[in-house]
Amino acid sequence: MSSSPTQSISLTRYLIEEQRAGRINADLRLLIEVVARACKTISIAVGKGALGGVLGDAGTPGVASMNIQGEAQKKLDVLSNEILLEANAWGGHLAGLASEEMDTSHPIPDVYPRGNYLLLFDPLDGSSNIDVNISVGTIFSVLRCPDGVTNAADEHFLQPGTQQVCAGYTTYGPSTMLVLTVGNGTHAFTLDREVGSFMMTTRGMSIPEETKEFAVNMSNQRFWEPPMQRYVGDLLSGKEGPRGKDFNMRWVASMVADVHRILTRGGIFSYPLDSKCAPKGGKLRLMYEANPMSFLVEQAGGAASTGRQRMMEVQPTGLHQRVPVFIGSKKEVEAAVRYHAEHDTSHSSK
Ligand SMILES: O=P(O)(O)OC[C@H]1O[C@](O)(COP(=O)(O)O)[C@@H](O)[C@@H]1O
Ligand SMILES: [Mg+2]
Ligand SMILES: [Mg+2]
Repeated sequence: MSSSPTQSISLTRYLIEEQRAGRINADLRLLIEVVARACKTISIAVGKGALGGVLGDAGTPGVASMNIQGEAQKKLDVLSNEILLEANAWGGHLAGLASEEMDTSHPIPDVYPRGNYLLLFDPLDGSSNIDVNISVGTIFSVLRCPDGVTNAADEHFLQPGTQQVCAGYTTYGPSTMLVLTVGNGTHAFTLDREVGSFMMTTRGMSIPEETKEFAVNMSNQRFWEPPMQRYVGDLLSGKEGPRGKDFNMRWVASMVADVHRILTRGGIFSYPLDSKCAPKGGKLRLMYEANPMSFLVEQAGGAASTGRQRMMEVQPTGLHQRVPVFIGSKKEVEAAVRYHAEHDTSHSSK
């Protein structure tokens, strides 16, 4: 196989280039390398499936182990969380970390040197797909620890997405891929299992502004707000309808897989507010799902919104805060936002 120039670039070499260019420092480079190595370990566990005894629910038979989200944890949720914790706790590049699977943020023990970064992660995304061998992933976001703070606590993580210095995800699918941004475009790396290295396979991912593909869990339709009903109704009306073109639908139910498809060929992914999840503010989490995906998508020329506000400008109020999500091709996200604005304007006067 002739290796194109891109493929000869390993993740390590790419990070050294970014450091030489002054866009990242040694601590952030180390942090990314440590997270990438942890994801390789998770990839091996995921790849083993039933042979590795990692499928199924955590907890004991009949007694599910629940996380702060009120969701039953899968064995791989717990194992992936442990792998990321163990890999990062001693590194000297962090002041604290937080995870979907942990109630509160995890301070770095006094015995270890501390760094200036805060790491947030969804250790295993797409948990409902684990036992059925469909792509799952890990999502992560990096923030700076506020100056003068040595013992990071939950409130120090509550920074808007615009403050992220790095974001990424790995997908554990037919191949294991790492998609990363440090604020200089979004790039994809594929794990070369023989060598054990992530090799760059796409430099500068670019999302087409227009799309004919949408992803949403249609089974929630009757619970959606009116603007969302109208927006999707018009998509489904196709070229005979106000949008004047036919749209196709996809829904993997693993955010990493749906967003990876969009970063690769365009589309829009949405998990809107519905009357079921409204009391919680939405289904997906701002800090370790929506914000990192928004940074990656915006760096690839796409857009991300709550439907009413640019995602990365949302001021967080809680570590596990949930938000409505519209993310993907710029013009299509703008269209979804327009439907919400038109509704809110016409209803505000009433
Ligand atoms: O089950 P639904 O309603 O289709 O929701 C699927 C969504 O839930 C998630 O699985 C939530 O993430 P976790 O698996 O990390 O809890 C997303 O990956 C996915 O987009
Ligand atoms: Mg998730
Ligand atoms: Mg998860």
